[in-house]
Amino acid sequence: MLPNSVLQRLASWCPWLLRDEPKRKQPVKVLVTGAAGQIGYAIVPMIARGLMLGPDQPVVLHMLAPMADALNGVRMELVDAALPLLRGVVATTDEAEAFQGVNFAVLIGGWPRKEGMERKDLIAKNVAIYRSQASALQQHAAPNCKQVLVVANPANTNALVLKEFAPAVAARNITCLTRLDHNRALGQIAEKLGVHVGDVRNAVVWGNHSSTQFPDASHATARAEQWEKPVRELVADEKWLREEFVVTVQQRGAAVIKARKQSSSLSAASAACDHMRDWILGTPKGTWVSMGVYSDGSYGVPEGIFYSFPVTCEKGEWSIVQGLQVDDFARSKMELSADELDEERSMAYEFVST
Ligand SMILES: NC(=O)C1=CN([C@@H]2O[C@H](COP(=O)(O)OP(=O)(O)OC[C@H]3O[C@@H](n4cnc5c(N)ncnc54)[C@H](O)[C@@H]3O)[C@@H](O)[C@H]2O)C=CC1
Ligand SMILES: O=C([O-])CC(=O)C(=O)O
Repeated sequence: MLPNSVLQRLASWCPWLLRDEPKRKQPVKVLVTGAAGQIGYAIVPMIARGLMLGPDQPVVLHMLAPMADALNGVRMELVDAALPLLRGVVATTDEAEAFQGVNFAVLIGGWPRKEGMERKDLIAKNVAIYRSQASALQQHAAPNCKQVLVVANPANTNALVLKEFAPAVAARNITCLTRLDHNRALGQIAEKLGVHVGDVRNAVVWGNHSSTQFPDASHATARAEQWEKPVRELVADEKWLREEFVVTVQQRGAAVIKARKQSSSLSAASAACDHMRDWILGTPKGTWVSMGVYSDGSYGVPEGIFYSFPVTCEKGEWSIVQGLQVDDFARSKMELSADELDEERSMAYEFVST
């Protein structure tokens, strides 16, 4: 290694010699399925700009989709974007090739809902995809592939199908996306209080990524006039917290579909990046986030379903935050969502076993 004084002089003569910081880390392979779709198209540049794995982590993107032409178009655009962290692109319609050696996986491939549908109406179409990709995951992913995120709807039940049909993969390595709901909850609180969203934390989204989810602000805090205070105290409107806030977050996906005629994409891509980044690099001290994880029975939620809990993450592992007070109101909402997940599980098993 050259002494610092020599390095500095070299840098002043030929700055490009030392500019390539990311070279220090080995590239990792990140799989994005459904990469030619709305969310996929939004997320691949985010990953290749370091928003998921950090600004010094080079990546090789593995992109899977059934339409080769559209996928090739995305590949061409990635080349044209001249992204320094992007060290390679595999664009394929073949599952085995797509999953080969991947270190991280973001599974978005599947059909989105249209206006008037519930997310569980997608079960018939989407669970078959997750059954098939489960085999590819356990056969072809790298042995250290410990972070697999399911985004496609119904996200919790697709994650369950993936887990059931990939028995060699530890259940805790598979999660589903409820971070978008979590971020929506923070956004609604910030708007209500007139504070910056970055100053609100520790909302919880319990349950299913569906209209039965329970967005819960009762443990959230916000910084207002220099002090961090309970959101409950700052809002001082229990009716808003139990009714309007809950329904707005529950129905936000449908509201976006009504307005855009297609489902949320940029916010979903951004939330998927947030989810993976916090899982892999850790949650900030004193902050939890919501993730759909395989229930271990915490808070009385039945085992055997993927359920959204408050979690903290450290060194690539999530842990459910324990000990939060759950009152009767919250309990009844949480049970309703668990019941729906139980029903979705039965529907999914019917489809995958026929
Ligand atoms: N969990 C969450 O917070 C959210 C989930 N979603 C869900 O994410 C999924 C994707 O949404 P969009 O990108 O808007 O849909 P999209 O239709 O624009 O893209 C999905 C892509 O997946 C591809 N695909 C279909 N079968 C596939 C397979 N077997 N392997 C790989 N790719 C396959 C399709 O060709 C399509 O290009 C939908 O199921 C949607 O409901 C959407 C928003 C938020
Ligand atoms: O609502 C949908 O179908 C898409 C989605 O999951 C969301 O926006 O949260």
